[in-house]
Amino acid sequence: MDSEAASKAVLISNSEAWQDLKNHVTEINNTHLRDLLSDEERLKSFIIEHDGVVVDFSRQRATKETLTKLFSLAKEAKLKEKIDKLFAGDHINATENRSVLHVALRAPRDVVITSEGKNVVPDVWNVLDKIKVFSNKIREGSLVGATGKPLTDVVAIGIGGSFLGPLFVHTALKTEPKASELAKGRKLHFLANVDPIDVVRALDGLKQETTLVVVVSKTFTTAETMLNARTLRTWITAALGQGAVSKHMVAVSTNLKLVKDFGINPENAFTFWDWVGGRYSVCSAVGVLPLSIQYGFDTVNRFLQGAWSVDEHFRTTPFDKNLPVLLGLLSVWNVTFLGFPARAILPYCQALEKLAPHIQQVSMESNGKGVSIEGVQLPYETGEIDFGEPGTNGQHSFYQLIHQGRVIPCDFIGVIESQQPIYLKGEVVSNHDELMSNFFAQADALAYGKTSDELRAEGVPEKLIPHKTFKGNRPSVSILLKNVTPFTVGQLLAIYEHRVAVQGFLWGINSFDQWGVELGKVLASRVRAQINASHTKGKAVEGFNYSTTTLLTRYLKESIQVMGSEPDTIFPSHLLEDCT
Ligand SMILES: O=P(O)(O)OC[C@H]1O[C@H](O)[C@H](O)[C@@H](O)[C@@H]1O
Repeated sequence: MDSEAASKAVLISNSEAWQDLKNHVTEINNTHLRDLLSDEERLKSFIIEHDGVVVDFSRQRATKETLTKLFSLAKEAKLKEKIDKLFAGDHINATENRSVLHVALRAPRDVVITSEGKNVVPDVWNVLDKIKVFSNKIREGSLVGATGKPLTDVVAIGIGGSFLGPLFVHTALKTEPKASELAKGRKLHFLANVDPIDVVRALDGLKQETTLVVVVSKTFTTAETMLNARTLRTWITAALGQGAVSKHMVAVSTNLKLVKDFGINPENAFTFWDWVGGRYSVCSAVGVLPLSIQYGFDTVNRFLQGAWSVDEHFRTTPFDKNLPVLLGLLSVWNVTFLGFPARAILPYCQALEKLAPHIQQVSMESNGKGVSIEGVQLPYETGEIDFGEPGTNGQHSFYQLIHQGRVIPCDFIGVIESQQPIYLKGEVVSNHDELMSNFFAQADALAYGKTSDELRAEGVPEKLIPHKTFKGNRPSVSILLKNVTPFTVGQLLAIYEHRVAVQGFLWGINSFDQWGVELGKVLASRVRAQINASHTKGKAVEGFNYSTTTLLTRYLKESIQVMGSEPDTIFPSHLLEDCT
């Protein structure tokens, strides 16, 4: 951006609303959550519900006044207009000149959502209908492999957004009673890492003649995915011959030309569009194809409906009752104004164990930016450091730091009905109650803490009092779901997706590009070229700094001893045994 444009660009941090929030921080810093949690009037407006999802914001370090100030900031940031632009298909991904329309992926057939003047919903449904037909055929065994056997295993190859979302949803549905019944006799496997160890692990126990490989890549150029795709093509053809590719490999991509060039039958290609960002693509064929083969299309359609329920809520609900908006505003409050750069995602539900890794990409790739959407260097940090694990496991691992070390705002996610209830006669509570006791307890432990007076009253020795004191005043959000079903998984996904967008809209950044991942890819190409030149022509390492030259030379010297200087195909032989 030139200096004239830069001077015209008004950063949100120059606004009065921003300054007002900054001034408000001292007041909040002098308030303890113990006091905020005793203000009943405040509590009533801090628990919000939409379509069965209850979100409790009462343990946020915020008052009603804080919210009012955040709403003013939202106005200043033109949040409403930006949300409307998203749904209207405006090119809000300005650096790539694209619409951002993942909401169209879950829109009912009769809804109209346009990009460049064209209603995209019929295109979405054409692909969904094609997936329904295809997945039914695989599931009922009318579409079979090269030797006539049913395709009972699917290996989905993909990385980043072409992996994490589908893995999250698959993990969430695996033990859901109806979904698991529908998946009987089938297995879904993922291959993401280019590490050959991941290949061997993904193929463990699989036979080529009963395996369908789904290559998932928006661009169909991602180095890791394409090498894994070629590796699995070799695995298939070694057993079944070249002709088997068309029966054992299908693709999901926006780049149908490259899919064809790879040798996949274009009829077995399931497309999506450049207005679907990779990390927002689980509701496209990226997730819908493998998940429909595993669980049936109707199950996946309920997942889409759950997401759409939140999309509608997000688009139409006033901000003071709007779950993604409130969550997004409060995250900005925590990160930017209170100065808490991290956030822990803590589901008290094993089925949601892959929520944190998925949201890590959605959030950190979207909002980890250094300049405004106009290209102006930001005087404030954006994004947050997301991490998480299922709650009780985390309690025995990193919660110590959250209780007595740094302040890390937490998302506690609890579920009322377990997918798999267990109760042992004679036990005080059911196994799920035991889990949920922790969900309720942790949020209060963080908020209230424990004072030295309380410890003294319990007779704790004086020298241990500093060690056993909990200052409390540590913020969290509690999200309570009725159950974990395809529908509620869709709701949860959309809540997080829109929350991330709200944060980006407030910070004034482009949450929908990811230029920061490019540099590493370019440098990897140089290293790849060097390794090849050294292996095949004996070329010495050159053009790198001292550090890289030293380690790369060491690596090449020893790896050439393993592979030879003109390597032939190497494939773990046990993967090729007994394959037909
Ligand atoms: O789906 P693909 O084109 O293979 O891309 C896979 C991933 O590649 C890159 O690393 C991007 O940063 C991710 O956003 C993307 O999800």
